[in-house]
Amino acid sequence: MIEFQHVSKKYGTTKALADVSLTIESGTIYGFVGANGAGKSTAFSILATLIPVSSGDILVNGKSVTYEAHAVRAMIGYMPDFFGVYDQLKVEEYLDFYGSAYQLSEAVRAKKITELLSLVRLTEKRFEYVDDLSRGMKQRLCLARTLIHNPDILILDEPASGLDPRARVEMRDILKDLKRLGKTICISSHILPELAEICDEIGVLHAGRLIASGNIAEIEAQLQGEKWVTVSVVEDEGSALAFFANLPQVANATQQGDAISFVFTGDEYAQAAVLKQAIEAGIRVSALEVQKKNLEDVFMVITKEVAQRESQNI
Ligand SMILES: Nc1ncnc2c1ncn2[C@@H]1O[C@H](COP(=O)(O)OP(=O)(O)OP(=O)(O)O)[C@@H](O)[C@H]1O
Repeated sequence: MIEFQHVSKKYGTTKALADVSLTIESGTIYGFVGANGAGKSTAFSILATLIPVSSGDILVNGKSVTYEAHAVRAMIGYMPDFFGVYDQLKVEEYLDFYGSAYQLSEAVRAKKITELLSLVRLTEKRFEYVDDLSRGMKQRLCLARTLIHNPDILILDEPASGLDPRARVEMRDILKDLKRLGKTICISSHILPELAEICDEIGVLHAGRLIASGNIAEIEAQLQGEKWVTVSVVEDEGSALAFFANLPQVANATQQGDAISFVFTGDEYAQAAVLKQAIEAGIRVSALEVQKKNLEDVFMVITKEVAQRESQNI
């Protein structure tokens, strides 16, 4: 189990993480999602014991990243978002080098390399130069490297970034295999649907703060009552926007051309009542479109709302 306990991190005056608390259960896949600069890499670097917290702590199976870094390192495998591979080495030599760094015996290394290459679908590349691998293959080789000492916990910072769709699917399949092997996986991405498919839980980071966290099904269920509504009007869009924006069931009302869009909370009857009210108020509605929100929409809405509140200093 991984427990973030009020973790904050400052770089000078930049608050990269602000009071982040969350729990990741063993054997689950937890996804950190957030835009560029949200704090994902900072959270992972702290978890990987590479940089210190400013305050708070992270416990990995009860061990503190601050006070018991060695014990934590033995339990984790960390794949950074940018990594170098030693181009002049062959795939086998590359993994062998890391195995030696972990002081594995030659026999153990040989067995481990065979196992890992099979897991990351690179068996047939064993004797090729790392330099000759595609980006996706290099990414998978790096993943194999993080597994060489058989860690229980994997910290993967944007493992699918820069990969083409096929390579992304391969990476996803490998992560599912790793989960079946009982690994706990922390993964980050700025692409929410990519995480939604494989993660048991996700956390949305925005400007260093954890603004939503939980089981994907739960988060989706919370959204069931909410939908995107777009109302097209034939004239006086300004009054129409003001009318809808003032309704208690409406949030985030915006206007673009003749279309007023907003998030609506309520069932079909509530929708019908609002439409009737609008028409009675003299708004000339020409069309109405309703869309259920998906996770990607939620991510956009949550991060936009937080950004708006911050710019207004609320
Ligand atoms: N070494 C550093 N020195 C100063 N500021 C930093 C440093 N590393 C990160 N930051 C700042 O901290 C904030 C969080 O950065 P971080 O790299 O953790 O975000 P991220 O979510 O991983 O973004 P990305 O997806 O772009 O990697 C940003 O404002 C960033 O500019």
